[in-house]
Amino acid sequence: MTDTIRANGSATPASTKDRVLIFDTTLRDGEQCPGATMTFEEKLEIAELLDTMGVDIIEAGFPIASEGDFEAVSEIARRSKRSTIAGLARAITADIARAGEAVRHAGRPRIHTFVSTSPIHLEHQMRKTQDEVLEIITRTVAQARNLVEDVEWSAMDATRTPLDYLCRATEAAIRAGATTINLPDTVGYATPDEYRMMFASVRERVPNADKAIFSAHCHNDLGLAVANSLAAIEGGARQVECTLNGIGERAGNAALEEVVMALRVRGDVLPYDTGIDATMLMRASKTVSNACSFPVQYNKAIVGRNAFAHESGIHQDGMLKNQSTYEIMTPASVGVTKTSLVMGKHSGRAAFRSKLKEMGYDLGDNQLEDAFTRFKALADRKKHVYDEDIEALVDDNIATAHDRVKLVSLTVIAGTRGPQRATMKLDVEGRIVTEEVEGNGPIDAIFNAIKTIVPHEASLELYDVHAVTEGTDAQAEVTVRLTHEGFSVTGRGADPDTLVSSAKAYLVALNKLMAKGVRLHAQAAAE
Ligand SMILES: CC(=O)SCCNC(=O)CCNC(=O)[C@H](O)C(C)(C)COP(=O)(O)OP(=O)(O)OC[C@H]1O[C@@H](n2cnc3c(N)ncnc32)[C@H](O)[C@@H]1OP(=O)(O)O
Ligand SMILES: CC(C)C(=O)C(=O)O
Repeated sequence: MTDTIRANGSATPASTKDRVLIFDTTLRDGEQCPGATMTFEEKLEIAELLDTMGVDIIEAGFPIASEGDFEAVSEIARRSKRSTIAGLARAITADIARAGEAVRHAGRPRIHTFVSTSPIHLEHQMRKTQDEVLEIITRTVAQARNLVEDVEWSAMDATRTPLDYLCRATEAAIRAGATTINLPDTVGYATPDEYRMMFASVRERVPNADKAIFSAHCHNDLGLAVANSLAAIEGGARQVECTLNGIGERAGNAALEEVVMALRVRGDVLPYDTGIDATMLMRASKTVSNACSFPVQYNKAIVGRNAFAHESGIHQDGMLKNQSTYEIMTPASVGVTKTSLVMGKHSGRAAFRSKLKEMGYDLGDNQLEDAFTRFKALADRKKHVYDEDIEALVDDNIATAHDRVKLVSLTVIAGTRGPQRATMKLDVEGRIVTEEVEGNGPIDAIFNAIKTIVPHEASLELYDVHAVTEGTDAQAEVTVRLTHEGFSVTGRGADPDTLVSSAKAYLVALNKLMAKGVRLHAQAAAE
């Protein structure tokens, strides 16, 4: 039966694909990344999430490392429901005993023991010969196997180990009882082809290879961790070791969410299943990020905040027509609420119109065109254009559509050496009038200039400024209330320049007064 994977990432239910086990080491290798230490409670919370989302093996810690690690591994083992719980141990009797003690409470306990196999490590770190290490492997794997049925053995620095010796070490580990053989790219050195070939060769050359499951564990020093993990699967690995958000020693490990979604989305060329409920990925990523105070980079695949955000007009237009134009999986398939079309300088009319509709505005073609021009001008000056910015400029736009007095330009000289001076150019019903006026402060100068061009007796009841959006380039929204002859009107103006928004707000209020038929000198001036 052919199993299909749809582009939105959902697998057909009856799968006949090979199963790849997901071994999560967020709590062990992940915690090894500088600054990522997690508390006991945070580890329990993460382990519970991993168990619920279908992680096959949770490496809960390195029990000999500290009393805290031992306690965390023991408690996670006690609370585990479906997942196998692994504890890491060096090829040292005391480490293995401690790991065995910590995981024994689990329904499915595993001891994961490791030793170096590469010449560099043997010479400089272990200071042992190859034969001595072979003897250590046989002894320590057997010790672990006496404690638990499920023993994983890792050849630390496998990718810098001569193939012959790697095969001999693997054979010895399986003979001593290892049920999983992990061949890590400890220093992130391998390329995908090399890593795939290494698995294929070891599995072919080691006589008892079929007695163990082979596992990949990749570091990201060259940014190849996920690619190498997928290559390992093609070489015969059926367990992938990874971490949420790809955290881990140095540049980190293969990211669980990327491995899982690569297998899900590209099932056509990688026909393998995992047991992961991918809709929990976003939540799990956030939990880990919060626990270790490690922000997720914006453009991180799958769980970065831009992973389902589109800013450019052409992409947004495509997305509005059909999501498959620019998304290879749905946000829902990884637990992200929705795609976002971010309004910015690269956005086009299609997205702008859709955004306005979503915000409840129904503008005619001319108004829309006008608002779009102003939006582009704003987006050129401002890094983030929020909904509130758009709201402010559209309100401003609607209000000014029938204005009799319009702002043409404004220049203000302000600073410590007063008096402040405003040079204002207004379009008064088609007539351009310019005045340069002083004031007690820049706002006073601006309002005096308006009064000079459009004489009136309305009094200023309220002047209020607030930032509509965040940052030093935030839109300033100014509210002005004018009263005259019992009429009270409010005008709002928005602009990144507070002085310009003040002038706009005043003029909106003044135009409203005129629209109400209030007799101002302005009408006389304009006539
Ligand atoms: C590739 C990896 O991610 S491996 C896991 C790395 N993770 C960690 O190291 C985190 C936890 N580690 C620790 O808390 C400490 O390093 C401990 C408790 C394990 C050991 O602490 P110490 O006894 O003080 O040793 P220290 O860390 O200084 O040195 C490591 C020792 O282990 C030896 N060693 C390293 N790996 C192995 C191994 N797989 N099997 C046996 N011995 C090993 C080293 O040769 C060195 O031995 P030496 O002191 O005789 O030279
Ligand atoms: C302990 C082993 C699996 C490891 O973390 C590595 O080699 O990177």
